[in-house]
Amino acid sequence: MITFEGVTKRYPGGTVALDDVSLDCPTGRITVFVGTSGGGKTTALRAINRMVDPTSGRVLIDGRDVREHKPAELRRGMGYVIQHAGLFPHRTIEDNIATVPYLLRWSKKKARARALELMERVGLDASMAKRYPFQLSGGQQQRVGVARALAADPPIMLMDEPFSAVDPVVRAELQDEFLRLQDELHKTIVFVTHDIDEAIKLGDRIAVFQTGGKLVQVDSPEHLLAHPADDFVAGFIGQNRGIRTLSFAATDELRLSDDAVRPATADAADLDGLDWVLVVDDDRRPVGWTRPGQVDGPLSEAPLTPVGPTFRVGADSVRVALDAAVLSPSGLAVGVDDVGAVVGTAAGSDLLAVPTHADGEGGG
Ligand SMILES: Nc1ncnc2c1ncn2[C@@H]1O[C@H](COP(=O)(O)OP(=O)(O)OP(=O)(O)O)[C@@H](O)[C@H]1O
Repeated sequence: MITFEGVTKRYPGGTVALDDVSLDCPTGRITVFVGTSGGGKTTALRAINRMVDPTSGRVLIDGRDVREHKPAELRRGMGYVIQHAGLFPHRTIEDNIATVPYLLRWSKKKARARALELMERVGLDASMAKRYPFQLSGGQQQRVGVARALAADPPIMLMDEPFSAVDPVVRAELQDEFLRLQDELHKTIVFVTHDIDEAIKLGDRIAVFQTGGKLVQVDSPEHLLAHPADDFVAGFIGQNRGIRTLSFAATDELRLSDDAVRPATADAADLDGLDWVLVVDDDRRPVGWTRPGQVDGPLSEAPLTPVGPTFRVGADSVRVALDAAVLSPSGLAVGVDDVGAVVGTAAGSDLLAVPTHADGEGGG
């Protein structure tokens, strides 16, 4: 656990970057520092590895003041990833990744083997090992940055806007892989971003900083969205927070209807009272939508409108299901199981009736 105890940082010239900040970053979890520019997020992150020493207050790791450690020794126990990756331009990818193992005087062979193992872990092809950073895309460079930070298997990872410099599609990929990696590794992670969506997606806990270095709220993403502490936090979260709350509502308890689902062998004459019909194949996989009256005889001969996006029951959130309903030609979201077979359909109004659990336990 990383603990901030009444931490204040006043820079020469008088800027108060952190104002009496107290918070816990639990072991094995992702704590995200988010907030307006100049809110002190980076300063707070750097107080953990002693790149910044507080004017007053303390930062503790598992109860021990970070000032009891020499900075170099402290930093070897913490991976550090920054925007634009910060790779050494004249070192190959494998040597970049092996930076800390070399500092720890591992043999070249062991350090390079570790680099290759990590390249695979973060989704980089081994053929890139001998390349130089300029020969990689921005997204690939960020992966190298993450691999380098993980090289000596530090228990703590400090990440300062690691995915901000890449386009939204690559960013989403990096975020997904980062979450997958964390599922395996269970590092204690402190992650700085100014992007509230990124914070909500990645954070187990979110700490919101306001200009002047004030910590205004520390909470689980669900609770933050449902109960912003004040107008600043509500404004920062933005106008879509109601919809975002649905990202935390599970679809496994949804009551899905089978009424509009028919096999391709069903007769078109038999569709009384239905607006739209979802035609499924022998394995109940969705084939397309059709409307009654478009054909006589079996539905296999009816003209079909593409199914559009579906949602995986249990695995996807109500937000994903609602998206599927809005984009569906019938207005009905199609829920499928693990192998893509149709479980049933739900209208947007059914989806909105699902409790979001936002009023339950907060993480704060
Ligand atoms: N070395 C420094 N000397 C003087 N002032 C500094 C120094 N580093 C940061 N500051 C000031 O401290 C305040 C907090 O900066 P910090 O970088 O921690 O904020 P931030 O929340 O990370 O912002 P951003 O999202 O823009 O990176 C800012 O007003 C900044 O100008």
